[in-house]
Amino acid sequence: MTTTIRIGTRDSELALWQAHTVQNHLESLGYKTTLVPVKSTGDIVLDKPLYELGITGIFTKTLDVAMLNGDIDIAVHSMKDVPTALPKGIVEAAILERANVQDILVHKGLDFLDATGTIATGSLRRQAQWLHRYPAHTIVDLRGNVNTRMQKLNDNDWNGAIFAAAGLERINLKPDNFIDLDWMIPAPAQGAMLIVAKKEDEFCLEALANLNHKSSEICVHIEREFLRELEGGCTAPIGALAKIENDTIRFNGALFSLDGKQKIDIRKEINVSGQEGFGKACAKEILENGGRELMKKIKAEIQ
Ligand SMILES: NCc1[nH]cc(CCC(=O)O)c1CC(=O)O
Repeated sequence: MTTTIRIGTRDSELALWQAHTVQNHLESLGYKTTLVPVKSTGDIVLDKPLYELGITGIFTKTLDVAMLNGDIDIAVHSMKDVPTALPKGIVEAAILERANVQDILVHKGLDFLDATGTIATGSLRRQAQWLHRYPAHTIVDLRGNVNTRMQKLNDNDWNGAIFAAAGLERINLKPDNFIDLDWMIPAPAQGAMLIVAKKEDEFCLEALANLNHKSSEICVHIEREFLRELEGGCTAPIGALAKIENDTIRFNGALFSLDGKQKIDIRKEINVSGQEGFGKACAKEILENGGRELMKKIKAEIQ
């Protein structure tokens, strides 16, 4: 094999760790690879909340362009940052075995929990779920990569900030004080890594097929189908988690109002053999349970 697979990645520590992981997998299979770090708009523009930038796929767009330009062969993404519709000509080539799916709170002491407090997050999903549980608290916006957010938490007098456990574990960041938020429904595909390639690139697609983890793929596809059916191209506070145990898929999904006051959720089980269209069916139930009106309200509030 003489072709070198050019792996495109963002240049944050987390993204580089993820790209290295893919690189190691491919090299151990005998493929030659090289890393191509690319700065993405999501890393550069930091003065506005993500949803205000009005672009979907802010973290992934630059890599999409690089791939379509022929500058890279494959790209490695945190799957939760990838829009549910991929650009024309780009396809999912592999989903790696999913890591820790949960969110955690990094804090400076928990006395504030039953009183008033200030929690930092840039995610509408985390904001809404936090306010649903702690209505007396205040949310402040927090943007940037994991290291930047951790630094800002230290530099400000906030009580805590919310992170994906997988992000901290991957870059080996072990905060002194944190708690698992096992009640918080993660983002669709949280903790999963997606590798994309060009639709006609048979060489790369064949190489990457070796890396795919089937049960992780089934779960994140259900979650993203749920998201796609609900949101219709708008960034809304939506959580979704599917887990497989033996042959049973357990799904928990929810849509929240931005202020956290309203929650429409669903818990459902299905056998793996019947999971075709399951995510969509769960979303339809939410929409029929008041979700359609709530989505309209959220869209009006965000735009
Ligand atoms: N939104 C940024 C982002 N994208 C992926 C991860 C971590 C890894 C993952 O959740 O898959 C993070 C950090 C975070 O949410 O705290």
